[in-house]
Amino acid sequence: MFQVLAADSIKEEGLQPLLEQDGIQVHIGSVDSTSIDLQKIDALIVRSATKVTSELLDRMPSLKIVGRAGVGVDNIDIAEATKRGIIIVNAPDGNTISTAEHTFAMMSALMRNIPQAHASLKNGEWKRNQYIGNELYGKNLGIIGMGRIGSELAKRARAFGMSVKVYDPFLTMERAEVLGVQLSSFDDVLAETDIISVHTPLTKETKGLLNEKTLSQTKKGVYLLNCARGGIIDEIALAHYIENGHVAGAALDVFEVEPPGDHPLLKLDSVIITPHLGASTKEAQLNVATQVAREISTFF
Ligand SMILES: NC(=O)c1ccc[n+]([C@@H]2O[C@H](COP(=O)([O-])OP(=O)(O)OC[C@H]3O[C@@H](n4cnc5c(N)ncnc54)[C@H](O)[C@@H]3O)[C@@H](O)[C@H]2O)c1
Ligand SMILES: O=C(O)CC[C@@H](O)C(=O)O
Repeated sequence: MFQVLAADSIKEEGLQPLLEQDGIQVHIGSVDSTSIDLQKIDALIVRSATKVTSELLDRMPSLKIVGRAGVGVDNIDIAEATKRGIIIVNAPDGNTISTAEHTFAMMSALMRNIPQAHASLKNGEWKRNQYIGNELYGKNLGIIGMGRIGSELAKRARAFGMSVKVYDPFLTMERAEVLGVQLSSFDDVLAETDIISVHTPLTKETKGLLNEKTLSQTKKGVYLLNCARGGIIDEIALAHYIENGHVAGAALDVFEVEPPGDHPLLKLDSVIITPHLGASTKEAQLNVATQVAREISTFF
């Protein structure tokens, strides 16, 4: 029997392609479940919580395939898995719309102080003057990483009357024209936009892309968004630029360490946060679970 472990609260409905196939047994649980014999697991499905490290791979000698129910594979030691002949598959587009919508919601909430005003009113206050915001209309949005999510964000921003400048070394001029965005250099996006949103994967090249030096090149009063991966914006540098008033505010869905614990950014009023919810919709979770389940059933 081919044994599959679905970890990280994978949406069970999406596992249908595996559940309906003879010869496959699906376990719902985690790599720490005492009732599951990791030694016998042939396929592992994860979201972002489980870290597929060489230590975990050591505990799973039968493992042949890892399915990442989502886009980012930075929680999987790909080099180590490849060395052991283990295949990695992901679900690249199942959560694109949800994450772009979440980013747009965070941008709107950030510009209109919605979380702060909500908390204040719930606290019995009525501070209309304290929560004067900014329109999105007419603002210049900078997008770093113009793949699936960046592109969907750009479409929504344009519909709201924003202009969009993008930096992506792999984006062609033709594609930028189709999307109605201005293809720019990294330095131009930093210097000329009012709001910057990062949508790259986390790699050696993108870790700390926005750091002490590059943040100093942004406009005074810039707003920053990270609904991609913790660490693309250096958290210590970001806290520093918010505290000194250069950065007006930030919206973060992701953190270098999740959960972030007692973190300096969480104490700043102009930082709004969600606990890695970009892909957390019923639709996206069904899509990504179904996509990886299909990949694994094909492999089987
Ligand atoms: N918050 C969430 O829940 C959530 C959900 C989905 C994805 N994500 C994250 O968002 C990331 C992007 O997802 P996607 O589906 O748009 O991926 P994608 O691969 O379609 O797009 C990434 C883009 O980044 C570009 N890029 C790579 N290196 C770059 C660099 N150094 N500078 C500028 N651009 C660079 C690529 O050319 C590509 O166009 C994922 O890797 C994942 O980490 C987060
Ligand atoms: O599983 C999740 O909810 C997060 C997914 C997201 O980080 C991704 O990279 O697709």
